[in-house]
Amino acid sequence: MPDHSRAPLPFQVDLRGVVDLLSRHIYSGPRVYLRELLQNGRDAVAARRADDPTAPPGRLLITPHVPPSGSEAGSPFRFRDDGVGLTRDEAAELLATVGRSSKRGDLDELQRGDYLGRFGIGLLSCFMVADTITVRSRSARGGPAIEWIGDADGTFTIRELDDATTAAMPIGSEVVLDPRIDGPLHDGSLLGHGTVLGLASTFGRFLDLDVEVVDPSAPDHPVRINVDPVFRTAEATTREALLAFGEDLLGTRPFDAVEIVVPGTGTRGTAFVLPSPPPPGARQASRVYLGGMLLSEQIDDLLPEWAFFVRCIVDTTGLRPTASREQLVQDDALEFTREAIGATLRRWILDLARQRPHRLQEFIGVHQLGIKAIAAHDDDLASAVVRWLPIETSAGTMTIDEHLSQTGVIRYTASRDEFRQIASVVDPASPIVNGGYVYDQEILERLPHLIDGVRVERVTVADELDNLEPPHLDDLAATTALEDRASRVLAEVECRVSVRRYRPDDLAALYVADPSVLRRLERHRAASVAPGIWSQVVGAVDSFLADAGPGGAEADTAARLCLNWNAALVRRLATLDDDLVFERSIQLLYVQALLAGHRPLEARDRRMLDAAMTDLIGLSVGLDDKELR
Ligand SMILES: Nc1ncnc2c1ncn2[C@@H]1O[C@H](COP(=O)(O)OP(=O)(O)OP(=O)(O)O)[C@@H](O)[C@H]1O
Repeated sequence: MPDHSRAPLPFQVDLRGVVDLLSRHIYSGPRVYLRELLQNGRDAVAARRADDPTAPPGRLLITPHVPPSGSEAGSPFRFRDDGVGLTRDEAAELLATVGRSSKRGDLDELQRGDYLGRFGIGLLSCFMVADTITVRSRSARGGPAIEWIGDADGTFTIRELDDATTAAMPIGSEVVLDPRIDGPLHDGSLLGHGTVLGLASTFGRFLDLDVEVVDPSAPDHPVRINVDPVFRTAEATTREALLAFGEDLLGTRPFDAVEIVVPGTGTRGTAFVLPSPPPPGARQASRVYLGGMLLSEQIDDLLPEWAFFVRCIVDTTGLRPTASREQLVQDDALEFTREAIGATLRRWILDLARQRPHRLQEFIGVHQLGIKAIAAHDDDLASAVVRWLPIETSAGTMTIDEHLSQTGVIRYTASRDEFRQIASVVDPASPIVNGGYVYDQEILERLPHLIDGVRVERVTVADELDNLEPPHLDDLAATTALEDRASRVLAEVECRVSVRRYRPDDLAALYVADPSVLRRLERHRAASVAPGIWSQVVGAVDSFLADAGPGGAEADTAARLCLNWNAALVRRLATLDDDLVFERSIQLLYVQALLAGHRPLEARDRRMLDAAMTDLIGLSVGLDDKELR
């Protein structure tokens, strides 16, 4: 026997619970009630015009709430549209069914793209500011006017109005709200004139129908809040008006304004190029309007990641909002739009390179990181802009073009650390480039494909310091003694001392910590003590060990202070009797070499620096050894 007692029952909806869910978890706050009303009014006008293209272009009239004062009675908030209106059946079905919408195409034949609403929850947002919602409406499709009253407790009433009242009512709907003044979210001022005017302007000033707000002090002269969306109609706008709009948006005059048109998703707008680099980690806040109505000022996924040099403002009909109506749904349409905007920005940069190279140079000066990020992956763009990109070289910062005018070979280090170590000893006739900044190495390595006749070579500390020659055999005794004596001074900081000859002559000391350079130092040392054929044998054995990898020739990998035997100061130190002066001078050379190599000073290095400076000052003012120690 079938069990008839198990016939399906409809879900019950606790309206207060739903409103609580909306206000706390979906909407950003009660102020969105006005956005939802604007949207319903605008959609109702669109629906009426879809039925009857000769219908009026549409007008939304908002009369803010006036609180009672003294003996004067107050008046409720009213929102009027001259849209399609609602019949009794439509009101009963659409207004009181949570999740029911006439705009998804499941209830009538109209195209979804014409409407902003779709979820069937918008009207409920009015319960965040009022306990009852009254809708009086006269349908353009005929029949008596109706009055629907919904209560926050989850009940509603509906009645048809008599013929005289119907005849006196214009086609369209009026929503009436009495402010709710109890509870944490409620404040009559949300429906008052100041707030209403501000909200209507924030959300609806670019809507394509008149939006008017009544000022209670001049009720017969409602204020029209619409503003021309200059950002959306770039070709019909003067450039000056567009830049002035951008200045208003950014708080500073934009560097340029780039027109955005993505017909596939009905998206139009402007990307304003920022006149200064955005703070690191700043979000890409785009402002997005949906059919002229503000969706959000903080959309962060409309632009490609690299496009942090613009602030975008667009109006769209083809991108879909999430239920909160404050974000965009991550779908193919959004990805398509993002790619199209990226292509537009690339084209703008390429045009700048072709038509206004000086302006491009200025732009790169401001946004070099953004440009390098694109150039690192994009050959077309890279070949257009690469010459103007700034690079750091051992002869100063310059553009790639300036550097190439001095040399056809670009020699670069892969890290900043290596660059700093090499820059002080490099031959000025053949400067090196610091490839250690973000994207620089990728861009430098692609230069031969981008510019004809350019060669690129990576250099390492080991290659550059290969010209560290051992002292002549005649000086061996003096330099070995100097090495031993100075190494004892630096034992406390675990640094050994080697003496070599290198350029420039006035550079007295170099700090070396690179293992491959340390190996070479060892090799030279062996070569200098083993003359003739033995030096070749030792060299061969050494390079064999070096090739053997870790643990091979790395018997001694302590950091090294490499003193320059070409420097007069170092030769003088080798003959110095005064132990205190010797000690302090070596210590200072050590710290100086650390600083020149941009190495951090550890606590023990700083202690050494303090003591050495104090003593050298003492010595120079005539204190003797005893007074100092
Ligand atoms: N001013 C109005 N004139 C005519 N019909 C209206 C009006 N306001 C609401 N409606 C009808 O009531 C339905 C429900 O409205 P509601 O605001 O709850 O949802 P929606 O606008 O469809 O979707 P969303 O939740 O995305 O705003 C609408 O689909 C529409 O058919």
